[in-house]
Amino acid sequence: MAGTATVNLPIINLSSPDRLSSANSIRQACVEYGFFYLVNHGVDKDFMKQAFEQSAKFFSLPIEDKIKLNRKEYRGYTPLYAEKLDPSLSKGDPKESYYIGSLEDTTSVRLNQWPSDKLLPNWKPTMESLFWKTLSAGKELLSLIALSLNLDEDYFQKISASNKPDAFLRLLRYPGELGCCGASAHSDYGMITLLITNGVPGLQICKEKLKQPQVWEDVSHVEGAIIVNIGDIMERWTNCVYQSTLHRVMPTGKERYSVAFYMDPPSDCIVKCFESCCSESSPPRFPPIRSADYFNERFKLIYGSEKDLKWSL
Ligand SMILES: O=C(O)CCC(=O)C(=O)O
Ligand SMILES: [Fe+2]
Repeated sequence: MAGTATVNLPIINLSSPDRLSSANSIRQACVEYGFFYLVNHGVDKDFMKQAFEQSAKFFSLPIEDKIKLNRKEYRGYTPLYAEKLDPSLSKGDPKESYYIGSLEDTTSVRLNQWPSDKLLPNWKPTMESLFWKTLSAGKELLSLIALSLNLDEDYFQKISASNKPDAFLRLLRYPGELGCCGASAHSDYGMITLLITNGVPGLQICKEKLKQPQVWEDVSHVEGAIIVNIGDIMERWTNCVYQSTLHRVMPTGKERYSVAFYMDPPSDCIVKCFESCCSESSPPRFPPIRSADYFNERFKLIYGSEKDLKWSL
């Protein structure tokens, strides 16, 4: 975008045999940017293209068909302007989305909504496959993140945050209309987000969220790479050693598609600052909190009601 600098995010190779060196690079990236590119992650480019084709098929259905799959139990279709990522704005974001909940546990699987196979043949298997592929990359990445924090490699697995994460796949479409932000400024709430885009620019980050005026930088597209970012609960867990960076999607006049895969700890997980991130000079900044309580507070703010909470109270 004119006048905006492009940030030079680090690239992490998920398949590198030198795991310690990857973990060190992840640490640097998370301390400095809270964002990085992930390559050799197992989700190949042709498959990404197919997934975007299927996603476009859904969003181009007549609104009557989409509304039939309106979001229930946090799964399904969310129309344009229905969500405000920045609660201080008066109007919702110009984007539409579709949420698919975790395919790993049967309760979640039953709650998912799908367009009929007759309406969109091959849609469900494509999205299921996308879910599994991204989940598998996310799990592998969490073991490197654990290593980067001087925790056991299987730390997140042991607390069921990576073997049974509360994972959501979300398909997004930004019509691209000029004027307002496709996704207003926000940080993600969870552990990590894996983001795949169709290459249309627009994503920006603001590295220092407390500094005024805010400085925004463009995140450029790296063909085939997944963009990873740290979420607020990971920031809290790491006692702010890792940053959950403010980001937004600016309109460019072009239609844009993306897929965000959010990985959160399970609802009963107690998130307490890691000892490896605390010291005498840097004591824990947050008290322990149950993951579900934390997310419910956050979701009340964006959707403005209790009926849309992720977990019932
Ligand atoms: O679409 C994008 O590039 C970013 C989406 C995003 O930040 C989000 O859904 O949390
Ligand atoms: Fe985000």
